[in-house]
Amino acid sequence: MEPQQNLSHTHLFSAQQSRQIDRFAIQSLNMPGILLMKRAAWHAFQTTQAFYPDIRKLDILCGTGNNGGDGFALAQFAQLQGKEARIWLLGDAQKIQHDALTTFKEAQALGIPIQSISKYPSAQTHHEKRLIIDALFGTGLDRPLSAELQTLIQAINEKDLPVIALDTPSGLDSDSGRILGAAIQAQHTCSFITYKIGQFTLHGRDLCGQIHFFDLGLPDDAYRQNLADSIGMHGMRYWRDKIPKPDSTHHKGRAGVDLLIGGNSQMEGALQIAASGSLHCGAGLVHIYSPHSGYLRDIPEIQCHAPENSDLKTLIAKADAIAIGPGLGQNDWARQSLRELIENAHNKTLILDADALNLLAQKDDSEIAAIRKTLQQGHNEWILTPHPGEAARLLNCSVEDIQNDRAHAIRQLQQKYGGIVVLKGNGSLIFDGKQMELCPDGNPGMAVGGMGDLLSGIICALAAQNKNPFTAACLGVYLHANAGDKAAETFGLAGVTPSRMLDSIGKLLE
Ligand SMILES: NC(=O)C1=CN([C@@H]2O[C@H](COP(=O)(O)OP(=O)(O)OC[C@H]3O[C@@H](n4cnc5c(N)ncnc54)[C@H](OP(=O)(O)O)[C@@H]3O)[C@@H](O)[C@H]2O)[C@@H](O)CC1
Ligand SMILES: Nc1ncnc2c1ncn2[C@@H]1O[C@H](COP(=O)(O)OP(=O)(O)O)[C@@H](O)[C@H]1O
Ligand SMILES: [K+]
Repeated sequence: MEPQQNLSHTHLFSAQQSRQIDRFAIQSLNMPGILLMKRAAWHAFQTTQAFYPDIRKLDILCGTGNNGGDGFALAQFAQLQGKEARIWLLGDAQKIQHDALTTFKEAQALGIPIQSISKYPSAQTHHEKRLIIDALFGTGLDRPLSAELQTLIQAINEKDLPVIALDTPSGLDSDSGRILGAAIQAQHTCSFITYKIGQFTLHGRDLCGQIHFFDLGLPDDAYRQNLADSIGMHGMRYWRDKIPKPDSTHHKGRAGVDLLIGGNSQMEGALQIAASGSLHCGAGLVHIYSPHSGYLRDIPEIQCHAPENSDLKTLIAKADAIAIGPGLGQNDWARQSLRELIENAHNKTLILDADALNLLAQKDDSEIAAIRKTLQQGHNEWILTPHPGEAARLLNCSVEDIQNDRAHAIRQLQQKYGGIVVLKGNGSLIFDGKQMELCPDGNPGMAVGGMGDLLSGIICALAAQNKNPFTAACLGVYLHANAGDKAAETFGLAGVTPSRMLDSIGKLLE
């Protein structure tokens, strides 16, 4: 995904921020709320025509808030274009107010049938195909759905009719991507004014289907005040353009020296994948430090060092960036290597992954504080790359706690451990204590052994070549996810493997 570079297209906002942006546009920029609602409905109607031009009958399921208001307005556009629109109302019509009341009354005046959703046929009784418009709840959904509403939503999902959700699928928490009891499964979602965080994390991507974004004409000024706590989604090109391109004076010393530590017994493959990732990402020199490095002599580009004949301190001194973790294990050698790295690194970027994170998770608060101090005194930066399981160990909580609010979890991780945190998974997040970025790319085919090792190697190579570790982490995550998407295109989801992604990484960097 390569969004355009205006603020609305490159940031994700919470439900509360979305409301503040709406309010700012209406109150400070004098954009009438009703105009925004009509624009939203018009774009959504155009979306119905773009994807389902032949469906004549629209079932528009509306709540009593402004999301329902969008639905009442869409019903009018549909009716005026000769479609058969029916409104199915959830809740008491007396509750409808303001702009939604205006569009409700207009729909009534046009003679559009409005019935209670309790009368909505539970089974498909019509032969002619119908399109469902989900305008039950948008950003105003603020609590779990009752058992009755959950049953209703499940029944809608079981109809097997195409669904276009307005703003966000009803039942999806716009902030976290959680399902609040039950949620509409949409094929398309028309997101208005803001991209919502929950659309790109946890269940959001699956429930939204294809997302179509409409800023409704709001200028950048409407978003600026809410940027502080927003999440960036700048796309791969943005981060790639931040790194200098190699020119003809390029030489291997300038392309960065990587050191990768790991590859303990039975886990040599992990370090091999990480090293291949570094090599394919333009690393000038890749050194590995592993107790079983003999197997890597097959890859002539990699310089292998074993503990019995190499001094780790010397290797650390030569490297620009050092990744520790792929296949590291947790034995004495692993612990000793992590300790030596922390004590001897100066002006380096360290990437901690896998068992290096598990070892870190075993430390108490005072030990963590001491490590952070040592790293700081040595002018080092570290990048921690946990998957949700490792993140749970680092925060001493459950994986569910992490996944239920990933943005909150990454803030807690960064606060506890400092540096830059990459919280991997669907909608990987990158946070340095100030800026947060979400990468919407990648696919479930990437949930395969070795994928995280590849990412460590990629980030290590980029960090060795760049002064800015946050850029290295963001670009690394995007490159990795896009290489995964390319592999999925060629080989199918089941055919995605780290080795099959290597060849596209270099191309994606150009
Ligand atoms: N100018 C603008 O502002 C624009 C806004 N736009 C649109 O407005 C949407 C936001 O509208 P909104 O704030 O009115 O909230 P909305 O999503 O309709 O939900 C509120 C309703 O849901 C109800 N409710 C909540 N949770 C519930 C639960 N668990 N179970 C049951 N009921 C529950 C709640 O009821 P109550 O809490 O009062 O009982 C209330 O009735 C936004 O997503 C976008 O589509 C666009 O038109 C662009 C311009
Ligand atoms: N469903 C998904 N969508 C997008 N990316 C995914 C998905 N599942 C896994 N990934 C990515 O694949 C990588 C898996 O890393 P990790 O769990 O550490 O793997 P391993 O430990 O097997 O090397 C992460 O970068 C993660 O973001
Ligand atoms: K909705």
